[in-house]
This record gives sequence, structure tokens and C-alpha cells, in this order.
Amino acid sequence: MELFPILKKAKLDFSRPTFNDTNIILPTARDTIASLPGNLADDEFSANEESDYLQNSEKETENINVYLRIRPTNNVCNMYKFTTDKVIVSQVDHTKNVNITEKHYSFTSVLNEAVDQVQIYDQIVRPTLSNPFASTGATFASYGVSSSGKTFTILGGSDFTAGLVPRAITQIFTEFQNFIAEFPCVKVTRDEIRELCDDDVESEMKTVDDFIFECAKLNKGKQLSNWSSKSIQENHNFSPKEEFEDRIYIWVSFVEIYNEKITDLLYNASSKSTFKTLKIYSNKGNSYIPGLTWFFVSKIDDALNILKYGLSKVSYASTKINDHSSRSHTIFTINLIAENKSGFQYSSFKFCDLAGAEKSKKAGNVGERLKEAGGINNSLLVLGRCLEAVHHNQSKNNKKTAEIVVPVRDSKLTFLIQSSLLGYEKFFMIVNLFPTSDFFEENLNVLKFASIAKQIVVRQVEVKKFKRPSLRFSYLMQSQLNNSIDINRTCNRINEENETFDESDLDFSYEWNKMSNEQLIEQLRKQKEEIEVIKKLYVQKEQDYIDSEMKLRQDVVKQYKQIHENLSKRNAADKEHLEYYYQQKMDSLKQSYERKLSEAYDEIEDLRRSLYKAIKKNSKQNEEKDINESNEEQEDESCEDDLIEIDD
Ligand SMILES: Nc1ncnc2c1ncn2[C@@H]1O[C@H](COP(=O)(O)OP(=O)(O)OP(=O)(O)O)[C@@H](O)[C@H]1O
Repeated sequence: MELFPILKKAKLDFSRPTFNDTNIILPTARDTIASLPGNLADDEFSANEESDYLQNSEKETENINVYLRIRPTNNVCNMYKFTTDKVIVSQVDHTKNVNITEKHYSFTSVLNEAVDQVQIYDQIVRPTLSNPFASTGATFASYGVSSSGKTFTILGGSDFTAGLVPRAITQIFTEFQNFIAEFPCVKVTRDEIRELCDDDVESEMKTVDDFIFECAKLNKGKQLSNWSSKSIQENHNFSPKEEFEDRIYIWVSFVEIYNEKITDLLYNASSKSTFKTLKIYSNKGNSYIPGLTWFFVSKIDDALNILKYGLSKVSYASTKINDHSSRSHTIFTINLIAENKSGFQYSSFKFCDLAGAEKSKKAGNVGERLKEAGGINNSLLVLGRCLEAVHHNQSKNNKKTAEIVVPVRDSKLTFLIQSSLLGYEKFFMIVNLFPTSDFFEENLNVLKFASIAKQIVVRQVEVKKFKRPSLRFSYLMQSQLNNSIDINRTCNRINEENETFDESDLDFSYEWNKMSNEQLIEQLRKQKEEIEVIKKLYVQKEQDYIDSEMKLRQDVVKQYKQIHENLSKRNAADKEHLEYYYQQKMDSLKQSYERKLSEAYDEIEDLRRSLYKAIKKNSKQNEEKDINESNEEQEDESCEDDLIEIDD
């Protein structure tokens, strides 16, 4: 009996894929049956549904969230009045002492100087990150003149003054601690989720381990970050979630846009990769940077150290306004990928610390600073133009007029955060205001900019869900790692799927004209038998395949564990070596000091002896002198007595 013609027709390949193949898909019984001649597959597996992602129904719209944060100062300009959601700016004509203008700028909320870092985070970021897969992601950007507190808001100082990014990292790692993946089995590449083959998983693990090791070495074994995740947790009372079904993969990147050039802040100079100028591309309104470093993180301290490392590479300079002024826009991105049995979904969270929106003259910019300021102002101007264009297009009065093209491509900054500007992602702007009279004009521009942003409506677009092909290698591996694989369940599923197979749909019309009914029935019977045999064979083959794959999985997991153990041993050995080296150094220093000390003691002793001798000698001489003097006196007295006697 010829078993394989149908299999050949169905283009099945039972050869075992190698681990070097990326995105290998093991064909399931259902996939195979779907590809058999005739319409044997279920309707639910139609071509349309096999498309890359499923789309949810469109969600509601909401305005961009624009918060005003006021930097504390004792010198508040009296032209500002603040309410809970408004700033009223009155300009006075001093010659007549009357108000000439009064402008109202409204915000989602006005956060006065008493509102601290903890409250800012709880109000602006925490709700979104508590439910990170409810949307495709969000951008949090700080905007304002130099020295108004943008960097303080986004990155902040240590612990209690930590900014939004370290707090966001702490929240994610605390709330989802029971669901965070340990191995980088999936990654977002060019805005698509890709499952990594085992070689890639291993190489990603090695890259991040080496990087963290480098960071630690650079910092001489100390923790790089200023932040203690424990105290941030205590500030917010974050607690681990119990009810969550997905596994979460966390990837981070950090870029700087300086003079319209994109720099990878996580580029590791000691690694072998050569530095490249990065370019941005976009795909359906989402931007991505090919070649950008993305680190997979599974530990909170690693994420904080990576952030700290990136910060050490940011371009800062001193200007007239701020001693430590960020001269560039920096964007720290956290990509979260959720994986469950039906597929993947990802959300991207960008934290942008924008450069100051002040005039160059005010900042005292000359030379290099002036060139930088040109780049900064250009991107902020384009940002303003983008918001204006979006607002124009959304405005009801403009329904009949032509839509304006939103010029996101005119600057690197706007191109990179286009998904938020075009309303595909949530956008949170924190407008920082330093309410002194020095920046009155610039602050007015900032407020105008913010008020336009506030009116923009964001369509909460559908969340992309990437369907998983069943029995992906990496998925099995991850499940195996978590001891949750249930091979019987998998096999049962295959059997259930086979039950949907219905031969009655087979169309053999091409033979009918030539055969009698009996022949046809006989032919059909034989073919049914043939199909039964093929089905059994197929299920058996797939079972064998799964068994051998599981064995391989176990070997790979063993190898990973071995690599990890080796790495930790290497770290421990290096630590021991460093400790030994410094101990030796300390001992030799101690010995040399002790030697010098004892020499000094000897010298002191010699001096003490000489002094003692000198004093003794001196006192002896004094005694002799006294004796001589008293002898002389006695002689004088006896002479005098003799003289008196003679006189008498
Ligand atoms: N809300 C605040 N509370 C306490 N200190 C603040 C606050 N906002 C800003 N500061 C302090 O003001 C100074 C300037 O802030 P920061 O560097 O964040 O300004 P910036 O807007 O990022 O400036 P630049 O654009 O020049 O980088 C810093 O010393 C910072 O600690």
C-alpha cells in the first residue's frame, strides 16, 4: 500500500528541524489535515484567521493626559495663579496698573510644589503599569524649560526622590514577580514578536550576563544603582499579583537623541560589536531602531543597573541656568511581552526626558552649546507642529477642510515617539514649570504647547495579539523550565484535533466516470483504510517527535543551568580574586606602615635617650655650678669675717 503520496502532496517534512532554525514550527495534526487535498479543515481555521494577529474591537477615545508640575521656589512670580486643574496667567500693564490679559490654561491636573515623587508616580504611571496589557503601551514625557525639573521627574535622585523610571521598574518586577520569564524565549524585532531559537536564547543570556558583569566591574564590585528597590517598594506598597495567567518577558533599551543623532546608551564599548550610527524606521505607525541594544532582564537589580549605566553615558553640560543640564532627549523603553497558550501580546512603555525648551541666549549658549540648542529647539518645534497638526485634523471645525500631514518625520524625536503622537498609544505629558519671573516668556510658550496637547484625542487602538503556532519549541522549553509541561495534555489535544477529520468530504470525482459503483465503494473503503493508517502513523510520528524533542529540551535546560552555574562561579571566582588581591595589597601596606612606625618609634626612643642624657648633663653642670658658686660665697664670707676681725 502506498502511504506517502498524500503526505508528499501535503508537503509535510518529518525531518527534525535543527536548533539553528529560527521560528521552527512543528506541524500539528490539525495543520497537516488543513493542508490535505479537499476541504478537510474546520472552518475556524480559515486562511483569514491564520493571519498574523487578531484584532480586538475598537475602544473608546480619551484626551492626552497633560499634567502640570510646579517646581518648588520661594520666588513665585505673582502673574501665575494655580487651581487644581488650571493656570491663570495675568499680564499687568504696569504704567496703568490694570490687567491687560488673563489667559487660562487647563490641565488634567495641576500638581503643586508639595506633591512629591511618590504621589506623582501613583497618579500618573502606576494605574497604567498595573494593567500593562490593556493597551499597546504608553509614552511618558517631561517637557519644560531648562532647570524646571524634567530630569528630576523622569529619573530623579536616589530612593525617596527616585523618578518615574526606577519606580516603574520596581512596580513591574514587584507586581509581576511570580510571572516573569527567566529566559529570553521571545523578543520584539521590527515591531513583531519573534520566538528565539535556542542559540539566540543562549547568546542573549550571555550578552546580558556579560554586560551586568562589566557594569559591576566598572563600579568595582559595588551595586551601580543609587536606588534601593526595597525602599521604593515600601514607598508605594506594591504587592505581587496572584491572579495573572500570562508569562511576562521584559526587555529594555535606552537611547539618546543628541544633535539629531541617535546614540545607543547601552552600547557596551568593551564588547566586540562595532558602534554604528542608528537609524529609525517605522512600520504601520510604530517606530523601531534596527541594531539597537535590547537587554532581556529578569532581575530588578539588573534593570536598575542597566538604567544607571545608560545614565552615565548621557550628555550633560553646564549652562547659565542649570549646572547639570541634559543636552539631549533621552528615551528609556520597557517592552513587556505577555505569553499564554493562545499567543503573545506586547506593550511598550517609553519614558522621555526632553531637553530644555528655553531660548539659547537665556541659557548662555555659545559654540557647542549653541549647536546643541539648535537641534533641541528643532525637535521641540517639530513636536509642537505635530501636536498642532493632530489637533487641527481632529478639530470639529476642520472636518470640511483638508487634513494636514502630521510632520513626525521632521525630527528624530517625533519619528521615534510617533505612535503616541499619532494616537496609537497613550500619551502622558508632564509639563514642568519653574514659576519665577525669569522664564515668564518661555513658560508661556510651554503652557500654550501644553494646552494644545491637552485637546488632542487618543483613539485607544486595538491591542495586537500574535497568534502562537501550537507546540513551539521555545514555549515547550519555557514550560519545561517551570515544570508545568503536561505532555499527555498535548497528546490528547492532538487526538481531539484529529477527531475533527471527516473523510466524507473527500472529493474523488475524477475517478467516478470510469468506475462501477462496486469498484468505487471498494476504492473508497481502501482509501479510508489508507487514511486510517496514515492518521495512526502520523500521530505516532508526532508523538515520537515530541518525545525526542522533550529529551532535547531537558538536555538544553541542563546545559543552561550548567552555563549559569559556571557564570556564577566565574563571578564568585573573580570576586574572590579581587578580594585576595586587595587583601594582599592591604597586608603589604599594613606591613610597610608598621615598619615605618617601628622605625619612627626607634628614632623617638633615641631622641628620648639623648634628651634624657642632655637633661642629666645639664642638671649635673647646674649642680656643679651651684656648688662652685656656694663655695665661692663661703670663701667670700670667710674673707669678710677676717676683715671684720682685723677692723676690730
Ligand atoms: N519638584 C522638585 N523638588 C525638588 N527639587 C527639584 C524639583 N524639580 C527640580 N528640582 C531640582 O532642580 C534642579 C534642576 O532640575 P532638573 O535638572 O531636573 O531640570 P531639567 O528641567 O531637567 O533641566 P535641563 O533641561 O537643563 O536638563 C535639580 O537640582 C533638581 O534636583
